[in-house]
Amino acid sequence: MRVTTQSLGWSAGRGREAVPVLRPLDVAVEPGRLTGVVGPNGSGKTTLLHLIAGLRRPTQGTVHYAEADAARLSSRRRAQLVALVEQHPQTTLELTVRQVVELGRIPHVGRWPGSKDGDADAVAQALAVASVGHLAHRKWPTLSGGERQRAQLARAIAQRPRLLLLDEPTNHLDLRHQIALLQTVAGLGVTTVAVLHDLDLAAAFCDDLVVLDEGRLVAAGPTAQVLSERLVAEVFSVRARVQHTDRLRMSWSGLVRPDQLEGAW
Ligand SMILES: Nc1ncnc2c1ncn2[C@@H]1O[C@H](COP(=O)(O)OP(=O)(O)OP(=O)(O)O)[C@@H](O)[C@H]1O
Repeated sequence: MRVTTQSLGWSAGRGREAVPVLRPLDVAVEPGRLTGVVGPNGSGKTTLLHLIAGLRRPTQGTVHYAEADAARLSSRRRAQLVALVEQHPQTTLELTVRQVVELGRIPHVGRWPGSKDGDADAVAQALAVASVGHLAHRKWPTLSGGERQRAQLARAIAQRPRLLLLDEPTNHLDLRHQIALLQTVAGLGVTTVAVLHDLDLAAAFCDDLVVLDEGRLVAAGPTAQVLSERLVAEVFSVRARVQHTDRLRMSWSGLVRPDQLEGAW
């Protein structure tokens, strides 16, 4: 599902007190591709993700899922189309992992007569794809941070969304699981937008990037075109090497002072 924003913006507070958090931006998320949203802390990444998810109402502009204005969809329809994995998934309930993953089927309950088998298949497949099948009977509070992260991804996969939104999905994960998770997500073929902090992982796995800085869109497009040494220096104040080898690689070597930016590229 293609997702577009038109002059989408959000400000905190109202009237004269309003503080712009996300300046109006137009982005297009292409169907079936993994789009990374990157930028320094506080640049507006989570705000953009929440606006796309419909969790936050834009103070200006619109979001379209394919041809449909997202603001006009019922919350049930939106839940059928969009799955969001939050940065700090919390639940105090004593649910098992399987029960958490089954929550992903709620938007579809009653859609098809006798859909129970389909639900069971979706849950089983999601547990396997997110590598949490062995944890299916474990109670949520007993899980580690990384196990919770993967279980939440399984819940989102079980939802069979047309748009998957992930806020720092590699948080808490060891390197093997970071790579495995992004490989899994990239292989789903579902339109996905993921907020990522690790530029090397973004370089390796994202088809496209959206780069934000201080609430502004700095660049958007195919990763190999967007991710340059100059961009990393200007947006992140980090000296980096970007290599186009078997895969796109980004490695950093130190910080860049503002006075070093001028004329460096
Ligand atoms: N409700 C709010 N009221 C005031 N300011 C807000 C509100 N929500 C977000 N902000 C501010 O907007 C900016 C962008 O926040 P956002 O969480 O979108 O950034 P981010 O890029 O996801 O940051 P991080 O990388 O630290 O997670 C931050 O400076 C934040 O403090």
